[in-house]
Amino acid sequence: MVSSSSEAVRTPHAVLLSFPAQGHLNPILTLAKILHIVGGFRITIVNTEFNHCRLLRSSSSAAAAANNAIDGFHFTAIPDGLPPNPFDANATQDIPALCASTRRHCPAFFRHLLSTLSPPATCVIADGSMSSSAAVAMELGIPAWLFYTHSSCGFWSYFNFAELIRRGYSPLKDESFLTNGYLDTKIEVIPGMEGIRLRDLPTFIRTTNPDDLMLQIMLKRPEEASCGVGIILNTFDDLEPDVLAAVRFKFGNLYSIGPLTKFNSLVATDSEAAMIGSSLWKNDSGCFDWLDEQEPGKVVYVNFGSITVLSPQQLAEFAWGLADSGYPILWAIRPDMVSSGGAAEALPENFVKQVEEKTKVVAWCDQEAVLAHPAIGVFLTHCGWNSTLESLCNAVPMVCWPFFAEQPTNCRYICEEWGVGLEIEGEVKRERVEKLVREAMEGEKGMEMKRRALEWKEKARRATEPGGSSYANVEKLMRDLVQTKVTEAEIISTGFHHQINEKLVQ
Ligand SMILES: O=c1ccn([C@@H]2O[C@H](COP(=O)(O)OP(=O)(O)O[C@H]3O[C@H](CO)[C@@H](O)[C@H](O)[C@H]3O)[C@@H](O)[C@H]2O)c(=O)[nH]1
Repeated sequence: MVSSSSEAVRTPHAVLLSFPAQGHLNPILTLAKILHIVGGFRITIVNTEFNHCRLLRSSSSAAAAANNAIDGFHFTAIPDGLPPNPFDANATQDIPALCASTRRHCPAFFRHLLSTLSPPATCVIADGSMSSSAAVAMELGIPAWLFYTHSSCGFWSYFNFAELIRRGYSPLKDESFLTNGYLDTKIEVIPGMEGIRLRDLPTFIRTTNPDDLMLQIMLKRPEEASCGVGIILNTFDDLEPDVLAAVRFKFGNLYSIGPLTKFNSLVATDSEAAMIGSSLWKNDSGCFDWLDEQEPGKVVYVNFGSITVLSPQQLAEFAWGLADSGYPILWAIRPDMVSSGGAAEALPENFVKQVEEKTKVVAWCDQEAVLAHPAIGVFLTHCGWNSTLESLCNAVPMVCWPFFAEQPTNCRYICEEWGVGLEIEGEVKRERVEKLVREAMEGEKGMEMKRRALEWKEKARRATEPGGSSYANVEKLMRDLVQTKVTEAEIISTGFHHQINEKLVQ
C-alpha cells in the first residue's frame, strides 16, 4: 500500500460525496478510512443536511469528526433540496423524491462547497447516484471518480436499460405483464449477463409508465457514468468476472475494490478516524449477550436493511414462518420498517409470547459484528449489496427476499451464480418462509450453500490481501487520486459546461 509517509508535496485532500442512504454511506466511509489511514489523505465527507443530522444523533464519533475534533478527517453537509419536514430522526426519506431532488439541487451546493473549501480538494469521489455533482468537480478542474455502491451486475443492468427499452422489453404493455409470465423472458442483450430474466433486473424496469421517474433517472446512467475520470465498484474480480469484463470493455478506468468490508481489519487501528461509526440508527448492543447464549450456527438473523418497508401482513407471514421453523431468531425491525407505523409493536399478537424464549427483536444492530458471530447460521435478507457482501465475507448462507432496486439482480447471482442462497419467490407466505429457512439451515442444499459460502469467504479474503485484485486496485486508485489532473481540453471535449448548465436550469 502507498504509505502515509509518502513524499507528497502537499497532503492530498479527498472529498467524498455520499447519497443520503445507509447502504451508500457505509462503503463510502470505509473507503475514506482506507484513504486516510493507509494513504495519508486528508478527508472531507459530504452528506446531505438531513442525513448529517441523523448521523450525528446516532454516532458520537461522527459528531466529533463533524466538530473538526479529528485531525484530517471531517464531515460537512449540503442541502438535499427537499422541503424541510417536521424533523424525525428515524425517518427514511422517500427515495424517488430524494433521487430527483439531489440530482437537481446538489450540484450547485456542491460547487459552492468546493469553491470555498480550505484546504482545497485535490480529488473528488462522488456517489454514482450523485454524478452531476462529480461533473461540477470536473468543471472546477478537480478530478472526480464515480463510486457506484451497488453490485456490478446492478450497475451494468441499469447501464443497459436504454437498450432494453430500444428493444421493446419495457415499458410493459399493461399491468397484466407483471403476472402473466412475461417477466420470465430471458434477456440476451446484456453482455456478461446472458440468460438473465426480465424479473432479475432492477425493479425500475418493470413499469408501464414510460415517464416513470426512476426509469428516467436510470436511462441517464450511460451519459452520467462517463462524466468522471474513473468508476469504482465495491466488488471483486472473482465474484463477477463476466460482468466486470463487460464493464471494463466499456470503461477502461475501472477499480473493483471490494468487498470494502474486508478492509475494515486493515484500518482497524486505534486512531480516532478508525472508530468513526456510520450507523444512522443507534445500535442495540444487547443482542450480543443473547447471541452468546445460543448454540453455534443455529440462529436465523433477519434484517431487511435501511429502506425496505413491509406491510403488516408481510410482517405477520415472516413472523409465523420464522416461528414455525423452530430456530432462534435475531430480528432487526427499524422504527420505520412497517407501513402501518409502530415497527416491533406491529408484530402479530401472541407472536412475541409464543417465541419469547427463542427470539430477540432489536431496532438496529451492528450487522457486520452480528454476521461474524458464530451463533449465526442463516441470514434472511433483502439482498442489499452491503448485506450480500457482509454475508459472503462471513460465510453465512442466505434466504433471499429482494425488495426493490437492484436487489432481484443480486438475488439471482446469490442463488444461481454463487450458490449461497434460496429465494422466497412472489408473495411472502409463512409456509414458504419456514420451508426455506429449514432447508438453508439443515437441508442438503443448505449444506452445499455453506460449503460454497466458505469458498467465497476465502476468495474475498484473498482479493483484499496483498497480491489480491482488490488490494492492487485500491493501491492504483490511491496513486491515481494523487496523480490525475483534469485538462481544459478534457472538460470541453466531454461537454461538462453544457451538461451542468442544462442541469442547473432545469
Ligand atoms: O440493523 C442494521 C441494518 C443494516 N446495517 C448496515 O446497513 C447497511 C445496509 O446496506 P444494504 O444491505 O446495501 O441495504 P440498503 O440499506 O437497502 O441499501 C441501499 O443501497 C445499497 C447499495 O447501493 C443497494 O444495494 C440497495 O439496493 C439499497 O436499498 C449494511 O452495511 C448493514 O451492515 C446495520 O449496520 N444494522
